[in-house]
Amino acid sequence: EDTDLAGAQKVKHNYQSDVARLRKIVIDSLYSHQEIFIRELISNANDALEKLRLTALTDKSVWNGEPLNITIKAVKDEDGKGGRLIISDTGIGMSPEELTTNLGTLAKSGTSDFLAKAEGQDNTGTGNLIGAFGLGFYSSFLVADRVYVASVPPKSEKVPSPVQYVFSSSADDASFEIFPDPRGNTIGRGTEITLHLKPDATEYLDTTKITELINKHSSYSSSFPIYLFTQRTEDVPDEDAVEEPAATTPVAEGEATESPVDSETPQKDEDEAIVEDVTADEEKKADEPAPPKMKSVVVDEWVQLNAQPPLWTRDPKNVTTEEYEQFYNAFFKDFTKPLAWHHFSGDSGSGVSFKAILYLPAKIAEDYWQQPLASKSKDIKLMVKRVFITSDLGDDGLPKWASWVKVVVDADDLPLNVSRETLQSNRFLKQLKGIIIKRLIQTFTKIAEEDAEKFKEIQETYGSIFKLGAVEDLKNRDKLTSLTRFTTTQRNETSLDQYLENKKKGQKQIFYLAEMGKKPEDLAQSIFVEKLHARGYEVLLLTEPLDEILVGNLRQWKNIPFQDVAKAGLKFGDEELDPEEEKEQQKALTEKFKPLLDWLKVEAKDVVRDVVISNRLVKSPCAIVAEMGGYTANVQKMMTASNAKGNRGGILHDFALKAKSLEINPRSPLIEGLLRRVEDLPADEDEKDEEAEAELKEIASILIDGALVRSGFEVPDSNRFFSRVDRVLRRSLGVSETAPTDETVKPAPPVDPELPSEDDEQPPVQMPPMDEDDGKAKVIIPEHMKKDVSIEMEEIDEDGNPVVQHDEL
Ligand SMILES: Nc1ncnc2c1ncn2[C@@H]1O[C@H](COP(=O)(O)OP(=O)(O)OP(=O)(O)O)[C@@H](O)[C@H]1O
Repeated sequence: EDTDLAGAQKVKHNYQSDVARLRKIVIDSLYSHQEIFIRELISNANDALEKLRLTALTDKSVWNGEPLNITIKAVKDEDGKGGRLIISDTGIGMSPEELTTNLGTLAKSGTSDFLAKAEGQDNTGTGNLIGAFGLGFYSSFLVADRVYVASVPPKSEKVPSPVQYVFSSSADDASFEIFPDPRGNTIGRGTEITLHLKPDATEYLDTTKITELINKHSSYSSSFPIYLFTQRTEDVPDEDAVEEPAATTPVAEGEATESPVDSETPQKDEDEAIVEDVTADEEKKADEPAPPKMKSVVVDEWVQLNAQPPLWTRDPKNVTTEEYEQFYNAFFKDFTKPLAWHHFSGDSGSGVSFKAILYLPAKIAEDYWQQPLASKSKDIKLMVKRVFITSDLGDDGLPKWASWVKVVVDADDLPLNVSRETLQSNRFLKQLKGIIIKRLIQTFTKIAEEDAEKFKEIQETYGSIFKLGAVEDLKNRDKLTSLTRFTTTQRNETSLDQYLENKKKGQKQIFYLAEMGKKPEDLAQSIFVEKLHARGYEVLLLTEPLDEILVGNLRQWKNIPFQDVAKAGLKFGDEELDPEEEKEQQKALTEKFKPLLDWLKVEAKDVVRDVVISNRLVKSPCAIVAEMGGYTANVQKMMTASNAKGNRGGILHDFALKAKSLEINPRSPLIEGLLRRVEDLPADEDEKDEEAEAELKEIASILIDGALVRSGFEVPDSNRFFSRVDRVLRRSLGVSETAPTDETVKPAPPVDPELPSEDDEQPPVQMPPMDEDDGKAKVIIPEHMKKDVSIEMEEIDEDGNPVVQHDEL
């Protein structure tokens, strides 16, 4: 072909730098995944066919109903060594400009970032790479030294006689060429990709191999028929041979001029019909007299590889798990295993019946969580009578929480020529959203009820989604809330219903403690839960960003309000069970501690509004509790973070900041001791013991600051806090509180601007000690880091290659 094309007017282009990088990554790192090229090319061909059909809805001139298909043909070189693989489609094709931009540049945003990441990963992330990023056309270079793409767009009113152009590039060129195809318009319409296979990729000339690959990766990639050119030898009686129309067709020269021939069953579906009259030559032969004996003939056949009806139209009983997974991979171009799926059919109520499969991907795309509220559903593939129509549901898209779901819906009773525009006003589309959401929630609920193991996996990926959904989707709030799970002081993965089943007699609140980003087990140590936990009450530990938002939105579950245990208003609920005794006790305590309470109110007036006897503490001496309208430590942290720049809030903010109380634990010896000391202070102004009072004030301020810290707040001035602690320590050690520390230091030597000269001897680099010298290099990891860090090393030879060979990935 090279020589054929030598005379053509070739225009040389450089690849956009991102393309060069992507090609390099593909070639370098996917070596052991060579075979994916076929899946990528078939997927592109399918897209091109879909585009043509969609264009034809508005511009009839581009297609008059002749067959739409994908064909694959392997052609061995005469020397039997190498060969070409030719993949063609009768789709939308490309103009020379499109060949240049589509194949020479990368349009995707974020590609550069992605490439940088992939390059940095040093080939280890390539499993990811395949899934996360359609490698598309460039995967051709995994198997081909040189690739030709001949393409011609459809005839249209605008371009009545389009010219067939060729894109040509070799695997290690930094450039590609574009030129008019010297063979003329051999394709008619569409694209023909010719791969000159590398010496190590000739296995792809084997039709059995290709069939196997298509079955594995691509049997669901295309709703259009995929035909493979095959030849088989058949022994036929010579007299029969004359009647056998498909037999003895010579292998045509110049594969580009061939059209696929359907020698098998005639197709019923006009879209899928492959027709070409092949009989002319054979019929002539049939007229020739033939000797009546057997002879071997080579039979050419175009065999359809994806003859199965589309998966969604089949009876779920007869579809295997593997088939569902393969379909998902091919159809949604996500090459990870889906977590679960639901195959259903139904009636929209507006007279449209449909079949659908809904899939839960194993992973939500990373960018979803960056801006969940800006996400749009893009994987609802709407088909009409098996023909892809759109995946853009416009304003009828799903709620944001569910925008990641992947669904194929095939409606039978919509007109095939519905355009996207008329669809927008179609009732079915409006109903579709509701149908999908309903089925989606059903799918989750069913798993929650029937498959605990699976639901654990679901929680990992979708736990936060349920919470987001319960906040966003009022209509489905209860169902989605039922799917949420929380860690509590007593167990993991607890639903709110399970929590309520475990509530104690009289308990009229759902207790929770929230601190974003903290580990549940650390949160469980909080002083706010100590008494609840000690008494056997369960407390939800909310550590995820969405938890507190959800609870704030729900306010109650099954008519039981949520109660932040770090806030005022906490009631165990059994107070009424022994009201008299409790009240008496509280009264007596308040009486007893009144001097301390009064004294502390003055001492703590800058931090809190009130000092009270606590009913929530067991071991700790005191705590800072937010009042109803006040900020908890968690909220205060978030406020501080978001207020860092502006100075919003004003009076309300100040109010909320100070809306706290200091609660003291009357059973703590420390508090008892403090009470005694306060009581001992001489009441009379004249007898005032300044020193004793100052000392007590200091203790009080340490206590208050300590309470702040224990309760998750920040200490206003940590320097002051620690110098107080210092003084108290000195006192307890019997050291003078006022004795100054010797602060004299040795001053630095005089200025010396001279730089060290090159031949100054450098101190030898200290090598870390080795346990036993086995001659091998080691990395010493400090003891305290060993649990966090592990390093594996591989031996390399002088050329830098690993001594022990392992898989590329
Ligand atoms: N067989 C084809 N017919 C028409 N256009 C094609 C064909 N193959 C590729 N193209 C065009 O070239 C572009 C680039 O193809 P490539 O496979 O690199 O990426 P993609 O298909 O857009 O993305 P991805 O493979 O990630 O889905 C396509 O978007 C399409 O416009």
